[in-house]
Amino acid sequence: MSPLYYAIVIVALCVIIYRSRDRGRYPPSPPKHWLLGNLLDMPRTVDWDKLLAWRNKYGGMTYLSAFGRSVLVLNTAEVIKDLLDKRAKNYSHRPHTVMAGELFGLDKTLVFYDYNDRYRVIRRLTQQVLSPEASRKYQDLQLDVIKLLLDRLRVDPDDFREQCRLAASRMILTITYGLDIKTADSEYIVAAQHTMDTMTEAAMPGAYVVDLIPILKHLPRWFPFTTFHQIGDYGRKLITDLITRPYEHVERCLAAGNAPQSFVSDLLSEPETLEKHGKHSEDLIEDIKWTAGALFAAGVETSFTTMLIFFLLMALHPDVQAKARQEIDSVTGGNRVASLEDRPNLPYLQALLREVARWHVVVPTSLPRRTGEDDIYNGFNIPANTIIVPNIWALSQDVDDPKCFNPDRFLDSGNAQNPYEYIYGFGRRICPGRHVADNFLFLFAANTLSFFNVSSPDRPIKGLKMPSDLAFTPTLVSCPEPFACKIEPRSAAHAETIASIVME
Ligand code: HEM
Repeated sequence: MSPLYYAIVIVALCVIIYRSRDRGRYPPSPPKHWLLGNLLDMPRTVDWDKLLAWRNKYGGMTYLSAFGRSVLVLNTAEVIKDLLDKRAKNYSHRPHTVMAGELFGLDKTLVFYDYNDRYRVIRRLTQQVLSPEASRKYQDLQLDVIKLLLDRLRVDPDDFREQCRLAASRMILTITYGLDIKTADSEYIVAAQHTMDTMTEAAMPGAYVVDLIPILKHLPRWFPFTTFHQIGDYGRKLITDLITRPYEHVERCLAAGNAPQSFVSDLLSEPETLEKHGKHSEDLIEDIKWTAGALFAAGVETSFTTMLIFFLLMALHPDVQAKARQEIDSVTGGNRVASLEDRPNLPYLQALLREVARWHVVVPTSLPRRTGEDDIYNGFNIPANTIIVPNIWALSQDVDDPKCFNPDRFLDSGNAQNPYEYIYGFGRRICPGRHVADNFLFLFAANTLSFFNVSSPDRPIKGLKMPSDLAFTPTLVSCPEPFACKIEPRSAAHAETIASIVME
């Protein structure tokens, strides 16, 4: 045998020994298949039991790897803080996804940008126009949307699911583009909804095999059993249409001098903003346009889902509902619309909303992140380009009797962690729409309870599930499956008040 042969054998042995030593230094992981590694464990949909089991079995971190790709699930508040807050620079990137990012074109939006200079500029501007103070300026718009919702619920309560979705869409479209409610309805909402469904599915890490094995994207379009090129083209067209039409509407209004206040008009008409970043920067204009679209994508489904969970829980817990209503009545007299100014006087309602947010977190695995560089944490290797999945679900279950719906746990005597510290994500990428969402959901909850009784029907309606059947979609934004719910004005006088306020 030649010396070269021996040299190759020795090098190969060294590599095997090094790699087997190295393997022990990664965070704990479920048993690996000899060929597929953890491919089958990779989160393609949300599996609540597995998320909890991993936390219980592996502690702070669960590490999955297959074909050179790695996913790290962060299971505790401490690990999340250490990595996403304290090491934010390395942990604030987003994964490069082939389907959602490259093929749909979403890697041009704030939500998908890596943590780079371009991201930081648009993020700063976004925070500016969605700050707590700025968000309060949208109260009147949000109240208009809520009043219309109350009226629609009065007229056609069985259609509550669609009406909640419309209300969330109207709210985001009016805030983002200053569209009046009717224009928002007629021109944009239906198309936008379809786009959202396609995008939500594509954004789930691992939902498409091409994201797990990116080299597949080079397969030719005619290759049998592959549809991702076609789905990509379709998604890209939907999204481009979605962001371009309302944006051009604002441009036309600005040119005519009659643009109402909105996210886009605030940014475009703010000379200082544009001047500071180079007035003619095409990039910045492009970023504003795509970020406006991203607000719709990120804000509608999450808000709508929370509204449904609220109705579901109110139908299941008449005692909690009655207590909250009594508190609201004591503040508003039960005959006027509640506003944000009433919030400090409604502590039970605030606790109730926290418990709604905790009881079924709507984004149970948050939006995934990506590491920019290799890291070592608590002695474990975390390679560059690892996809980071914050296990928000596990955090939400870290309370006494987590399945029990109990707003009291958030009153003074309780010691449960405030869910607003985790449901909106973490660190530098925390949800910038959280103040808008909080305000809207408060106005929604206070006013629906003020004017309606919510209850469970005696028997299934139109084949829909009963609220007690409780089923949720295992998707990035996890929504209750369609359920029946009785929503009735509290009295004839309440119905009249609703009809009169919507005419105002
Ligand atoms: C109940 C309502 C909502 C929930 C639970 C929610 C939750 C989240 C979560 C978990 C993230 C990921 C943060 C991270 O990576 O750490 C996020 C990001 C984001 N959310 Fe929300 N969100 C809600 C409403 C909204 C609304 C109303 C808007 C827009 C007005 C919005 C805009 C965004 C944007 C633009 C991002 C991406 C931020 C970035 O990557 O820098 N969200 N949201």
